[in-house]
Amino acid sequence: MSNTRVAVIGAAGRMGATVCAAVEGADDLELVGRYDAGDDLGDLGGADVVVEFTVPASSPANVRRALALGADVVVGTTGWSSERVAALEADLAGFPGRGVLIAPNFAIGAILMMEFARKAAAFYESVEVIELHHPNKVDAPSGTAARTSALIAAARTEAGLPAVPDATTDDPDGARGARVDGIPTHAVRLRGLVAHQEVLFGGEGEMLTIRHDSFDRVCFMPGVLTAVRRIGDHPGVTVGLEHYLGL
Ligand SMILES: NC(=O)C1=CN([C@@H]2O[C@H](COP(=O)(O)OP(=O)(O)OC[C@H]3O[C@@H](n4cnc5c(N)ncnc54)[C@H](O)[C@@H]3O)[C@@H](O)[C@H]2O)C=CC1
Ligand SMILES: O=C(O)C1=N[C@H](C(=O)O)C[C@H](O)C1
Repeated sequence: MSNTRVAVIGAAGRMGATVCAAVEGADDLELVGRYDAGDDLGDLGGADVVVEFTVPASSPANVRRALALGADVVVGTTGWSSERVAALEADLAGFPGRGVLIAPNFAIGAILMMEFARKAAAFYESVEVIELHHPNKVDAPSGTAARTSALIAAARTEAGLPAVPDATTDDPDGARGARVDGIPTHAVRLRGLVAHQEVLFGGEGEMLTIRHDSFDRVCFMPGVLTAVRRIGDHPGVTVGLEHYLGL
């Protein structure tokens, strides 16, 4: 069987460069193109699979370009709101058989953290999500935090839970953070960090903390390579690598 040809968009970035090295180190994959801002994407090297790690504003156009060239697309870039996903799903009707995976986080521990948080959500009156990242990150809250809060909110609604208790009436500077689907969601930016998240659940007399830490971007690579290898079996738009992992 021939190797899967892979092109990377955002190849000069922190994630893109790490993905290029991981693809080059895999015996069953061939790196056929590296593209970054300002590059002509051309035919994307004839890639079977395009991996996209750029910025939220550029990601949808890059995905559509890759689909038009006949590639499946593994997307790590954040900022894919439900409206963006719906527009992509409509577009994908024009590319039968093609697959797009949008994964807010490829680290196995982060995927499990979201799954555990979803399971815990129905059992606690209070919950807050705190994400902590390196200060070069351009978006807040992180894609992982936004998805975690959305999953928790959906689970709370399904369980019939009311809004989280919060007596705050005076908060002129937004000290209580953002609300994602009603869930308080906080972003910390600190030199020295990579990517970290805590989900705090509170009930009468107890607290459950679920925490994940990414210390090095290599932690995302097994997930990215799994996505590249399995995307051919997943036509259509999939949000979250958990759907490729049987979770
Ligand atoms: N899903 C996941 O597991 C992870 C997702 N991310 C996300 O990946 C994205 C990239 O993160 P980093 O690599 O840390 O950022 P970065 O800033 O280091 O890299 C982004 C790269 O994209 C390039 N770029 C910008 N616009 C472009 C365009 N139109 N075409 C081609 N290249 C373009 C930039 O020049 C830069 O080299 C962010 O959205 C981040 O949140 C980051 C880590 C893990
Ligand atoms: O920008 C980052 O670094 C990361 N971005 C993703 C996100 O926004 O959730 C994944 C991880 O947190 C690292």
